Amino acid sequence: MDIMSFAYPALALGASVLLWYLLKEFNIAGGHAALPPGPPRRLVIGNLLDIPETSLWKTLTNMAQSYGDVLSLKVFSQPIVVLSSLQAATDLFDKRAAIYSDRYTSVMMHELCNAGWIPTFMNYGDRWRNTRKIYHQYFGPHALHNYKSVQDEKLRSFLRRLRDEPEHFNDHILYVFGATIMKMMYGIEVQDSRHEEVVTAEQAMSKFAEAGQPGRWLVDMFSPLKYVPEWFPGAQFKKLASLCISLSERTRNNAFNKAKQAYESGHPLPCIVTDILEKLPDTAEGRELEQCARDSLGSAFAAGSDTTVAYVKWFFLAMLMHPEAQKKAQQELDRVVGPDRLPDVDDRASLPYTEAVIKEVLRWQPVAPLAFTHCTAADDEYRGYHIPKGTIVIGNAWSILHDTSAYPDPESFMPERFLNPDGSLNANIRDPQVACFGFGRRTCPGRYLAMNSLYQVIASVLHTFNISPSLNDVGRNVIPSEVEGLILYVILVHDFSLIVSRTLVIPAVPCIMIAPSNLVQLLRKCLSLRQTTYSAPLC
Ligand code: HEM
Repeated sequence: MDIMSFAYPALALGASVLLWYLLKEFNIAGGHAALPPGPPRRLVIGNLLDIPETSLWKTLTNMAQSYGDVLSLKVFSQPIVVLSSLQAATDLFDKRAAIYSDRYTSVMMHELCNAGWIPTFMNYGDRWRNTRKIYHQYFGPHALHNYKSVQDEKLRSFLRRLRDEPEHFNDHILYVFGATIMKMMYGIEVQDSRHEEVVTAEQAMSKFAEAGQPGRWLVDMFSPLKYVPEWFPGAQFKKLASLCISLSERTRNNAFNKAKQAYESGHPLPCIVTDILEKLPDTAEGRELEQCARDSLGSAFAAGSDTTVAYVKWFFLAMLMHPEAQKKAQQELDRVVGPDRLPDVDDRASLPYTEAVIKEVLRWQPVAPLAFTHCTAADDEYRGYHIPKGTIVIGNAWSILHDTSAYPDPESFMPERFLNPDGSLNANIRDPQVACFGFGRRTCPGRYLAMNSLYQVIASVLHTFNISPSLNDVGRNVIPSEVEGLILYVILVHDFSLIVSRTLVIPAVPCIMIAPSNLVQLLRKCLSLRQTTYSAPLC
């Protein structure tokens, strides 16, 4: 058969596909308004090369200066919209929550790793609503007083550990959150960060973080690859997926089953699982609720530990670099609490400076600078732009918390920005909680517990320890001058006046939560803890 009889139809088909692609990509056919403005796109890959591997939030904040607070990118055919102002985030995440509360579903995470049970990745719907109800019931503001004795016990143990082995401060920070939440939820006694349940949850977190890296897996672009068997050369993603499934099943069920067995054997542990089981009806609905409880609790440690712990580390660094702020908070604690007891929740309203320090830590280094990506459940139009169904929507918490109109000189650590001249809290200053816990209906349901834990740890550490630079071999202070990405510099200076307080940047998994791994190394080199005049025993 004549070759041209194939070539002409093939050329015609190719030209039609190209025409369709151009019409679609550049919206030449009209119909919809255009996507919000953004950097120019390359053919096929779109803005892929505009997305850096680290410090994505900074790149997006800079892009917002050129393209505005609602900008768009496209990676291959996936539209991404970035909201860099509180106004835009409120307009879409809060006021149009029915459209902007879904999550992006990827083949790797949802189909292969079975991440759909984890509330953070769950699609918007009834199952997700039920898990939020459980969070509200057990981690809402009204529930927290139930855990006071557990929190006090673990906090004192944490302070004793800091006093006895200050060089292991990182383990102690991990311990205080892990031990508290595991006892609250499952009645489990965690002695240290090597406890079986804690280790499994941490391994699960790290494997899911690897599996969840956007754009890393070919199977997300070409879904038939999901049928490739695990033994097939190059199919490591399938092995990773199997590992994620087995780790997440253990995280979800092991501790829950132990608490359930104790309950069923007539020796219930005082914990959330026992309370849930006591109230469950023996019906299909009851079984569904039990499953939701497993999901909610099984993810709480993972969702809350890295984030809370990371903020405690930033707090230590802030105090190390700003001794004047530390001193003011300690003077306030001495005045209000005195040397004979630890600060408790009832003191909080009388400690505005300490509260301002906590707010400034949350604002200065948001540990989830791009919160967690949302996804649109339907087509929408905003400010005349088209935002199609399936768009990934990023709330840029970093730019909202470093917005110069709300926070002059945003890179500086200045608790005073939250205070009136008379030292009381200024209610007109934007509370960092509007962005550091995410947005709209997906806002972090653990934020009350997190704020409560941060307050207790920060106020108690300030009350019992002086955080100061360690001394080098010749007796001089070791001060951190700069942390940039993964590179760490530590310089030796004579006194605090030489400290250059530069922007601290931490490595990012794009669009996912981050924790500053290099911060620990920095603190290890620079941190020294000495007890204050606090005189009561820590037992
Ligand atoms: C300082 C500590 C914490 C920070 C900074 C933080 C931050 C966040 C952020 C940014 C999100 C995403 C919100 C969004 O999608 O817009 C989130 C979601 C979530 N957080 Fe937290 N979180 C913290 C502590 C906790 C704790 C202690 C728990 C559990 C007790 C928790 C449980 C969750 C859950 C389950 C979600 C998913 C919510 C959903 O998708 O509906 N978090 N958190």
